[in-house]
Amino acid sequence: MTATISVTDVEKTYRAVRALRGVSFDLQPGRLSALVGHNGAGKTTLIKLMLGLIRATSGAIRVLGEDPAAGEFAGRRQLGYLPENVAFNSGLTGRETLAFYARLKRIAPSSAWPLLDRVGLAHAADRKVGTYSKGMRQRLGLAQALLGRPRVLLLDEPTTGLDPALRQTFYDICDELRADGATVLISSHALTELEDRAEHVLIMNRGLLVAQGTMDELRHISRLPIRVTIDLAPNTDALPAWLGAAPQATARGSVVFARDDAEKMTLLREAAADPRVRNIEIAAPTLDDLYAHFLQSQEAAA
Ligand SMILES: Nc1ncnc2c1ncn2[C@@H]1O[C@H](COP(=O)(O)OP(=O)(O)OP(=O)(O)O)[C@@H](O)[C@H]1O
Repeated sequence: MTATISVTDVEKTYRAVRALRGVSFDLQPGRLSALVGHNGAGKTTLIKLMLGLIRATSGAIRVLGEDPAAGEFAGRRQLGYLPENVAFNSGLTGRETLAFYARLKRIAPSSAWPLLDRVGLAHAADRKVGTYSKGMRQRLGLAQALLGRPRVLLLDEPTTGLDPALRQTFYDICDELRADGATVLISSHALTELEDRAEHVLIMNRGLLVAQGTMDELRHISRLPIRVTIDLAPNTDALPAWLGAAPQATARGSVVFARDDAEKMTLLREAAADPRVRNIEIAAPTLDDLYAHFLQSQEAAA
């Protein structure tokens, strides 16, 4: 598969601040990637570089086969971008705002009207944006980013300020675009929300890309254990031998840690065959766990 976005050994320095240090990765079409990292990790800087809004100090960036900072970047019209803080002219209506952005992208404004419906703004389309709530402005921002069926969608903190219903709509839209072969990159602090949705995760810390891969790959690299909680019948006197030497006792049962899937499956077979077992719960490392792990490892190595 050819990468839609290719970042190679990129450095970005703002005077004394090294915002990005030797960052390299590829983003593939039809995939949703999550860009996560603490405040100041370099996420917005990366997105601005991909948009061609700023230039890298060194290294190379290709978006849809071109350098986005080049004057004649033809791919620009195929990019959708939702900034962290959407700012619109409060004197224009939602419809006029979309029409304005549609003209910038050289597409017919009328093709934007279905988007107003898609983001749940059809009822307020002819009201001034100044009267919109924060969530409504965010919806308009999303509609603006979706103009012209983008091949690459860069979303900076897109679900901040969205109510749960629109959050769901937002991810449904991302799924449609992805199924249509678009490359979607979401920069976010909402790790729990992204963990089942992102096919690819990029973890940044202080300008470095400290880890990247699918959730399974990150779990494998981290070697964080899988937590298995075994709930035994109340009248069980001694702990079953297959639980190992010292299971951790919690209110929910005995917790044991499996180092990998093979060890987990051995435990599950033992547990399933033991009539004293009332319940089994399995918790693989979450994105929160992995994020904390990779950040700590990098800080320790620094
Ligand atoms: N225009 C600028 N001038 C000077 N320093 C900057 C500029 N833009 C960003 N920085 C610095 O570069 C670093 C990375 O900033 P960036 O905005 O990319 O982080 P971020 O990961 O998007 O953070 P957040 O999660 O808070 O949005 C920070 O130390 C920031 O202060």
